[in-house]
Amino acid sequence: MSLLYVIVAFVFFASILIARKAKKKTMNLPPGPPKLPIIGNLHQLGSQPHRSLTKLSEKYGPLMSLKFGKVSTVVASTPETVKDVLKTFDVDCCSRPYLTYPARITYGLNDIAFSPYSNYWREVRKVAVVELFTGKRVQSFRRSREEEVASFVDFVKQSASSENLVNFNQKLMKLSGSVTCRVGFGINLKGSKLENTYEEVIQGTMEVLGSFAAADYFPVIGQLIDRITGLHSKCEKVFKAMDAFFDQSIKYHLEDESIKDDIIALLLKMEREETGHGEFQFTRNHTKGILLDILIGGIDTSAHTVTWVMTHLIANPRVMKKVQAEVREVIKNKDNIIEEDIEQLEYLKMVIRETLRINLLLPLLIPREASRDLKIGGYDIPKKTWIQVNVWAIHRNPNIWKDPEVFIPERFMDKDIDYKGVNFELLPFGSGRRMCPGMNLGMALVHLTLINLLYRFDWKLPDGMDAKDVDLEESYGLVSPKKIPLELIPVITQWT
Ligand code: HEM
Repeated sequence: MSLLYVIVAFVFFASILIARKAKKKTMNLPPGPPKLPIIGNLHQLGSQPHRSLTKLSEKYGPLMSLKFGKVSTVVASTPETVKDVLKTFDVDCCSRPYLTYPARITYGLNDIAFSPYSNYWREVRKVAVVELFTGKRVQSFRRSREEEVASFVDFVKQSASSENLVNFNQKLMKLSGSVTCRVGFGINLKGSKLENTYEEVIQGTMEVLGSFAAADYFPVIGQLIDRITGLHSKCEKVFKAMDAFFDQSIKYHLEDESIKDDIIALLLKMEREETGHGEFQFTRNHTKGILLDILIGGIDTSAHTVTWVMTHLIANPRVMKKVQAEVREVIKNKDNIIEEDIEQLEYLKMVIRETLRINLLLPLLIPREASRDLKIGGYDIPKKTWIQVNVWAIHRNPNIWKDPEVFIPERFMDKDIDYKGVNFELLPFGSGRRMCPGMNLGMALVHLTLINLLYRFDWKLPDGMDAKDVDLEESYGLVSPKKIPLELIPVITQWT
């Protein structure tokens, strides 16, 4: 009798497998490179996946099929295919795949960025957009930004007096970290217990989130590999440190109810159901998950954007001269610099757009997942396929951008193209339902910092270095910062 059960079970599972295989065979998947057993196309990713995928898409097409371990992936690489994913089929392509370590660090996907498309995500994203990232709130954080930028300017002045190098990667992370901690956590980093530890915690978190995680691609054995490489224990270590940081900040808020104007205060209100938004029961883990998004979304992105702008300017003396002349002309009779001055700085706006074109910080955005079987451009995209949007390929496509490797802000003079998610040729913040909700908050700091740096100081490369020696290589992780830190000497001017 038991043998009969075994035979019936065997026939049942075998027929499911055969039916699945037959279905796959009849599917019209997008073209892609041949796959190796077990690893699929993982060996073709290299250390800079956005560049490798761009090369492969030149051969296999704008919608390309690959397999990474067990994960079937489709890569979209032109404005047309990306528009299909982010606009036409946005609702079916806007989920996120389950990623092992982001899931752990976000308290079980209780955040916005890594959470799958679900009632929770819709609810929390709506609240974030109408409460956290509104123009009014961006304005309400203005004072924190102005004070922190002023203190950064003082530091640069001191460096200029002693002709010391300013390490942009490091110092700008400190600046955006201080602003984020004030607006998000109501904490003044300077002099606080966290001043010396937070950088390590943030950096560790970014490293874990940006690392290749075998667990995402190989069931069971992947977990083992991550334990051997140390990724698993590193994740646990940063999770504990981050959790302690959040607990400390929340405790400080609970003890002092007069703090009303920062993001934790708002999230605690949501826990107490005082915001009147939706029916979702918000818990402490949701609060912490969203705080994590604020930290990872707010610190690296703005800091690295400013670093990349300054890198391109120092490598292009003609552009530096022109943009400084504009900034000085517009600001010269004003009492103080404010972020809205950007509205009159047409050339600086072009410089920023050109920088975000050449060095966008998330070259592949954040991976998406198809939530049902789809047909895009005549090809089948089965449910659960990961979808990578290769914005980097679009930004470097010579059919869209003439001389795409060259830094030419003037190219935007006769192009009415902005980065706000409607032009599919320029998508540094993504587009559609998953588009970055923190764009205005991040760019307010980018604008204020740049105007100050360009108005008040001239900039020199270290002795022996020439503009043509400036290194433009990016590294790859969750974001793509400049690989070799930018170090410049500030020079005091009549405007300092
Ligand atoms: C210059 C600054 C910034 C850049 C370049 C940037 C870029 C991006 C990009 C490319 C995405 C992925 C979009 C996608 O997957 O389609 C994203 C998502 C996100 N960003 Fe930003 N970001 C910036 C600033 C910020 C700031 C300041 C915050 C918050 C304080 C923030 C919070 C988020 C969140 C929560 C998401 C996930 C959205 C979702 O999945 O629904 N970002 N950002």
